[in-house]
Amino acid sequence: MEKNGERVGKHGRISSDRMREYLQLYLVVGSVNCKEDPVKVVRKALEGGVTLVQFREKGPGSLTGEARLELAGQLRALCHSAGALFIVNDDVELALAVDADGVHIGQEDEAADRVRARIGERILGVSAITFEEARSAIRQGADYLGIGPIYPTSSKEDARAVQGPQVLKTLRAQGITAPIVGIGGITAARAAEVVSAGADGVAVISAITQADDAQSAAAALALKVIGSRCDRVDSMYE
Ligand SMILES: Cc1ncc(COP(=O)(O)OP(=O)(O)O)c(N)n1
Ligand SMILES: Cc1ncsc1CCOP(=O)(O)O
Ligand SMILES: [Mg+2]
Repeated sequence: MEKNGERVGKHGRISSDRMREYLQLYLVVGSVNCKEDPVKVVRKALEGGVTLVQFREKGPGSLTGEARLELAGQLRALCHSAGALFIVNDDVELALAVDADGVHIGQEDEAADRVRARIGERILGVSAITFEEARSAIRQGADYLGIGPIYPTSSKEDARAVQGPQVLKTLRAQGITAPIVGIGGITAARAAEVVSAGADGVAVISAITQADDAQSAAAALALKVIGSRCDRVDSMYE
């Protein structure tokens, strides 16, 4: 995407500072998560302040083939016209086919170093919980870490054990300085706690896709994240 005339991934790896900015309000979305047309949901969410969209088209009833490719292309175009990043979950081939800004993978997916080799300088996000997973992901070329589930979630059947915000404090205390987004059961009421614990932003599915109004749901989350990032900076000068 273009930001100050610079396309992510075409001029070297994204810096950690820019990555942290884009992680502030991270929407994970697939057609099965949406009560209405996913294009409409994502458009409203971007209007509300979403900074990064992950296309996670998986599970029963999800789109395949041409329909999947077409939706990915539409969402990528929407994100870029709003100044947001577009990342594909799990599927490196799809990410390359639609010229996405990056890929997100977990501990059960293709190895991070292999994905890094396939995607060049595009963004690589890796899910982690433990210090070893986090350190190994960074060594293998991750640009950010997705940490969770922080709270109970009904959006991922095979989610790992609920970690609580403490996992973020622990990783930071152990010296993990990489950009981090918290995920799993995060709502506007919980967003500040996640950022205060050490995340640079919050990733959500249901808090936006299941809301009656995706734009105001995104705006409420954005407000909480920005507020608590400011509080964190203020406390550094106290
Ligand atoms: C931002 C973010 N963090 C974690 C995940 C989970 O990834 P993974 O463990 O690979 O599970 P699936 O999403 O592939 O089912 C994520 N998608 N995004
Ligand atoms: C993809 C994923 N990875 C860990 S929890 C989760 C689901 C998050 O969804 P929700 O925000 O609805 O809890
Ligand atoms: Mg995965």
